[in-house]
Amino acid sequence: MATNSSNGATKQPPMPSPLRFSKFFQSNMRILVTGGAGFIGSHLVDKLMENEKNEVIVADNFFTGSKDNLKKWIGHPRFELIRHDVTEQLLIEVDQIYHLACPASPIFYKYNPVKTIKTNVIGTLNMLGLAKRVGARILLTSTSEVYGDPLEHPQPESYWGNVNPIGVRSCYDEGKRVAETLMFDYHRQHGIEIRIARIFNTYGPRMNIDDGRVVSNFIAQAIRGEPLTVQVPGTQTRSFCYVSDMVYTILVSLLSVVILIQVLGVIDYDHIYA
Ligand SMILES: O=c1ccn([C@@H]2O[C@H](COP(=O)(O)OP(=O)(O)O[C@H]3OC[C@@H](O)[C@H](O)[C@H]3O)[C@@H](O)[C@H]2O)c(=O)[nH]1
Repeated sequence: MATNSSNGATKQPPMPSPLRFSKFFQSNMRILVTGGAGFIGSHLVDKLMENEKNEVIVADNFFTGSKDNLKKWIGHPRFELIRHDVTEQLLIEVDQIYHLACPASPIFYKYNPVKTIKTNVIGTLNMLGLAKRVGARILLTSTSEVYGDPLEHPQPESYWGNVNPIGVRSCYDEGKRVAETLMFDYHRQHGIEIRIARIFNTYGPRMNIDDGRVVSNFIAQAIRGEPLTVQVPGTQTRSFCYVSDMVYTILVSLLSVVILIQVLGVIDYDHIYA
């Protein structure tokens, strides 16, 4: 199930600069990727850079991301890397925004929970402010954690979740829920073109060995010949998604008319285009 963009918009987005339509103006698509030095972000950047019409700007504070993930693009004329924390304003001109910036592994987002919630709330407000100012379409990477400890299995996008507002994961769960609310309110109130991708547990190359998530932990433990640690109660289930499938779906989501989509392990591509 997915939410379609035909509902709810009360106002057209502001027009970009008239220079954008000038025949002398460069026609490249200028794309901002926040968190572009991270695990999923850097794979997304690789894909965007494959298109010669794209100019890619990455904003990252390198808390969990690394310049190493982007080293093949550093110095490329269509690529720019900015050390920037999204909790601060960013005044640039772009056509599209992929807003990924936020630590996603529980051990990292719980390390500084106040910073995590600021990143989700103030960071998303700043990116929406930017989208409004320049008329850019914006995609937020949300999370399966918006369902909290779900009482429905599997969860459709229409399920509202079962979330603890004061738990140790709340900085992330509730932070992303507020971020989603902000996205929809900017859409309804200001006509901003939004997309939300609810990302489930993703794995693949460039995952940090110390990431702490179950797939990387199990692989690292297996390589070291250590026992695999299954945390209590041991009956948890997850839907896993390989990073290239994830990136493909994020890219298609921004271009499609569907506002809200879950990115699970098994991707129904026909459904994305619905
Ligand atoms: O070594 C481990 C690590 C984790 N686990 C368990 O495996 C399950 C998965 O845990 P992970 O740490 O991989 O991460 P989660 O699935 O809870 O959340 C993750 O997936 C969804 C994303 O949107 C989130 O950003 C991300 O944190 C949990 O139930 C956890 O208790 C183990 O049993 N052993």
